[in-house]
Amino acid sequence: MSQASSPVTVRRLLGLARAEGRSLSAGIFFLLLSSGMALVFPQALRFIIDEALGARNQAFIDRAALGLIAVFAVQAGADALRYSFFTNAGERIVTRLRHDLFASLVAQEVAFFDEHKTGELTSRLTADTQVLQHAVSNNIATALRCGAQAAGGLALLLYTSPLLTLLMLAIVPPVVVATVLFGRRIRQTSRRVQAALAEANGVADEVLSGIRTVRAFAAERHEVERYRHCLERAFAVARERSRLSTAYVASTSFAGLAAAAVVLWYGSRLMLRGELSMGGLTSFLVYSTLVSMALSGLTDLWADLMRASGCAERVFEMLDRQPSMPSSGGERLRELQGQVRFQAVRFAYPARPDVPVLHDVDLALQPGEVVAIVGPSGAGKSTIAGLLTRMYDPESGRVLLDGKELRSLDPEWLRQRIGTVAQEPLLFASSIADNIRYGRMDASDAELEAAARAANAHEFISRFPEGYRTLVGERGVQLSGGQKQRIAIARAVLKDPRLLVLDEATSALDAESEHLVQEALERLMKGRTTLIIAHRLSTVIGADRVVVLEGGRVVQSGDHSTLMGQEGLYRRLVERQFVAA
Ligand SMILES: Nc1ncnc2c1ncn2[C@@H]1O[C@H](COP(=O)(O)OP(=O)(O)OP(=O)(O)O)[C@@H](O)[C@H]1O
Repeated sequence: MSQASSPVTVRRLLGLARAEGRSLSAGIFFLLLSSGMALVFPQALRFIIDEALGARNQAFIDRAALGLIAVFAVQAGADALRYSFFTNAGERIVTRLRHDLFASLVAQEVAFFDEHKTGELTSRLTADTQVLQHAVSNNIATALRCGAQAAGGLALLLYTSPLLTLLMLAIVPPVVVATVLFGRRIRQTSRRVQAALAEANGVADEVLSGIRTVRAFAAERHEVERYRHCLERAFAVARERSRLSTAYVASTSFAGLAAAAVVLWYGSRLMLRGELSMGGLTSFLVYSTLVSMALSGLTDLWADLMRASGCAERVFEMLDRQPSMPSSGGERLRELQGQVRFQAVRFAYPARPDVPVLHDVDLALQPGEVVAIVGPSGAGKSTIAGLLTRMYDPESGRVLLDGKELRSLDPEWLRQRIGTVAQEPLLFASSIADNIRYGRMDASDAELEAAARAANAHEFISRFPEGYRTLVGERGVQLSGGQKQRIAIARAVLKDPRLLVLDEATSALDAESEHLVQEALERLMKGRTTLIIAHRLSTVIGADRVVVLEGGRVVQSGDHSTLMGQEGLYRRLVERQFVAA
């Protein structure tokens, strides 16, 4: 983090506030009003002491008291309105910020998510933006109020006694030095606190979403310990930050109070010499307390703003991050035949750039052809599927669709034309209907049902009392494996893609469910170019062609019977793996 980045961040923080200019201006108006009222009080005090008490005038006292009550009433009303305008603006700012940040997050390339834990990212959405909200709303309000009070107070002080005022202002230079010194360190520690909190959040998120595995391994205590460890680390840094803030605030507020003591001392001497009235000294003291309180409020805020600016750096970094793969833009083909070619494709995952996963892979799928990929675990089968759906781009070589390189096509258009059914399909925690509609958001109810029928899902869905409105639970936990697969197939049917990428489930379903899934898949594949990561003998036998992958290389290719006639990996795989299927 460079030192130079700090003013930019503060400016951007204020820039966020600018969007709520109207509310904030209204807030500022009421703020100035209430600050002005606060400055009236010492004048009233001076009046009561010097005029009313001096003249022993009861009516003066009554009038002064009534006037004060009126002033306080206006001040309280203005304060309430100020608070309401500023907090509303703050809420709106943070809402917009969260929205923009989320939009930026979901636009990032898939490789980005290989390297970031979701819990850490959600922590930026919630914890970091919360700190910012405070900074840009209430803090600005308080800063302005303190600033206005300090300025007004100073003007009145100067009017009452220029000499005393200069005496008081002697505290300013040391406070400025402390501000610069502490500010930078507070900002840096704040960034570390938020990072540590995000890490803790990452652990919590991982454990809660994987609670079944944790339970199965009776690892609750271990996980709680892991979380506690992260929290302890966050706490240690937070304590450091709080020590810094405390030292800063304590030293600056001491400076303010010491200045008031000096003013009292010198002012009393002036009064003894008859150069200042009793009321004058009293109001001067009240003003100087007001001013020093306002100044210490400002330093307090500076500490807060530095804290927020530490968070802001993290948020803005994310907000500004340009995905390495755009999510839209590019060519859209008028008509899609569905011919796929991989030409000398080499690939390594960005998270592990030194480990090549695919070496010079050549592969072709003719329109309507069903090609099965087989190979030992880790051979790179899913990686090929990932490249075809353009989750990643090849390091070298090309992936072509109807002769056009995938990179040149509009990713949004492309993904609308590719259907995928994953090994363990992920459903969202909403209704079955919503989950199927994920295939095509504008599908009618009739189309939805037709898709479910084609996927052999309609029957089990109808048996639920809530039918299509049945909620499936987080990630679809309330459905069986076979049911989830059929919902995923219905999604793909609804999408009606030219190209299909299927990852056959390895876990065995019972015979009936297996049959229903299989039948639905066959119906789905009809007339579409299909790449299928095969785990079943029936699939490879039914495929037009089988491609055998080993260590990221295509080692054999041909139909089942041809490959069975050859000495090679395929025959060994079939004998070893598919025999039981
Ligand atoms: N997101 C990722 N980041 C880094 N490396 C990865 C990632 N996904 C997979 N790999 C690595 O790439 C290699 C190929 O993985 P891939 O998932 O393509 O294999 P596969 O043939 O589909 O295996 P399986 O049959 O077990 O699913 C493996 O060595 C794996 O460790």
